[in-house]
Amino acid sequence: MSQRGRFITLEGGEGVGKSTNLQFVADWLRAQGQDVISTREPGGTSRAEDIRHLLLDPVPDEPLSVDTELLLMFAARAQHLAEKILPALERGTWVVCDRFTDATYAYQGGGRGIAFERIATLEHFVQRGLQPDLTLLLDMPVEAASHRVASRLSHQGGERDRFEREHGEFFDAVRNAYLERAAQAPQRFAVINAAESLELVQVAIADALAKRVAAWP
Ligand SMILES: Nc1ncnc2c1ncn2[C@@H]1O[C@H](COP(=O)(O)OP(=O)(O)OP(=O)(O)O)[C@@H](O)[C@H]1O
Ligand SMILES: Cc1cn([C@H]2C[C@H](O)[C@@H](COP(=O)(O)O)O2)c(=O)[nH]c1=O
Repeated sequence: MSQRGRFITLEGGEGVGKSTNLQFVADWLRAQGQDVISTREPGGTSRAEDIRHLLLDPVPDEPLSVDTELLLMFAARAQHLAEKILPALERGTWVVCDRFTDATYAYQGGGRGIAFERIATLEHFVQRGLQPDLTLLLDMPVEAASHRVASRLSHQGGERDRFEREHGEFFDAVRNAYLERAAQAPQRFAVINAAESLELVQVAIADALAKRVAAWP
């Protein structure tokens, strides 16, 4: 697959600061002269955002099966790749994405208990070898991150989505799966201590970007 732009993802559990830092990463890259778009998963295109709604909407008396959840994640991803991510990379634009397939391994694998091999089958089918060039994993203890989510909800309003209604054990399993993936691919991942102040988190992100981006041809 020809790929001229670079693909950078932000990952981590709920409330660790991915959305807050997405713009920071995009701006840092623009300051280096790159053409950049930022996007998110599930979602990023009109049809994929429709699928996001199906995934996040809490309908308590109509549970989503774990396989349906997994397939919808990849359906949204297939649309996002075809319509937005691949065309951008092919024209030389860098793509910064709030969550991608590591989230599937963490949430549907670690959290829901789906075998990683089954996820890998769909990953190969949908992505045909495409992997992020760099993944910034924002990591912090689940309990502290849940306070941030609660504070955000109390200030901005809104209801907890279907995932935000999960329990602490689910999010511990998500965090462990993320850390396991980072340990397995240290050349792709940079693990950032997200429990620090925003200023220190952004120093660490800028440092990781400077080191990794400078090493790319
Ligand atoms: N380093 C930080 N220190 C303190 N508060 C922070 C920090 N980073 C982000 N926040 C705040 O924590 C809350 C959650 O941040 P944000 O929405 O960016 O997280 P997120 O990882 O995108 O969450 P979600 O996965 O739920 O969408 C926000 O209110 C944000 O302002
Ligand atoms: C890509 C992806 C996402 N999820 C979950 C993780 C979050 O709870 C929501 C997305 O909402 P947020 O605003 O980014 O927090 O979806 C998932 O379970 N699997 C995935 O592949």
